[in-house]
Amino acid sequence: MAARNVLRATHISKSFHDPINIPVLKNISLTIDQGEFVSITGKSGCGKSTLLYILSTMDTDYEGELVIDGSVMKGKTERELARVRNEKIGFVFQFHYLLNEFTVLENVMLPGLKLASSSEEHIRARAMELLRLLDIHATSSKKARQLSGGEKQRVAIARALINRPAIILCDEPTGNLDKTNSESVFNIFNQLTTEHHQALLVVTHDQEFAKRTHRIIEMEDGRIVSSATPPEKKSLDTAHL
Ligand SMILES: Nc1ncnc2c1ncn2[C@@H]1O[C@H](COP(=O)(O)OP(=O)(O)OP(=O)(O)O)[C@@H](O)[C@H]1O
Repeated sequence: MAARNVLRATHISKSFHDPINIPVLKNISLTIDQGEFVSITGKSGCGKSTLLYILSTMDTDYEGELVIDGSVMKGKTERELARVRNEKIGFVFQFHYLLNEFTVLENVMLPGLKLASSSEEHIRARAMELLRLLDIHATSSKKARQLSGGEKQRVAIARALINRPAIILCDEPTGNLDKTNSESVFNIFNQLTTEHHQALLVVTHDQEFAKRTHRIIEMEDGRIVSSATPPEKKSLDTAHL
């Protein structure tokens, strides 16, 4: 059975007018399937963050089409897009944007409480389940400001997962972390994609990280120049056939 397509971007182009017209994204097309773990790499300034901003629906000033979980984004109001972001997309950014004076549990529950469909008890139970999955349940009643960088990142991942998003978008998720914590984030992402069929798109400068994802999309000067399974990953996959 073919995997479900959770994100489809077709012919995305964008220019900044600063003050002259500067094309930054040039005819980008990509799809992400359920359970796929995809990285986007490329030199500084090639357009990765600009693309992620569009895919996250926060920037609506572009040409082309964006479809998230079967729904076309063009023409939606800001209110409708905010709803898409809360229900369909999980965000993990380099600076965690946790609420420092709230507890870990409250931070993870917060996006869930914005949904009318679940009771608070249900959201609390799911938040605790996620904290256990990420092995940080012991910190649940600590204030976010009391955590280490690695712990904060795991809380940010739990928060991104609370509403069972169709896709998680990550900007440099290991950018601030040491080797041990980066490895732990990689393992969590790998488990989420392989065991829980979560779709994940990660912008990263970390080549070692990218090489172990299912597919690397390489950008150069606003274009996708390759989109392929890394050789390391291919040999790992066939090793246990
Ligand atoms: N608001 C803006 N106005 C004008 N140009 C911009 C604006 N934002 C980004 N750019 C330009 O667009 C290009 C792509 O920027 P972007 O931040 O997407 O690159 P990136 O690949 O994410 O870089 P990095 O790896 O350094 O984060 C760069 O040349 C940048 O200078």
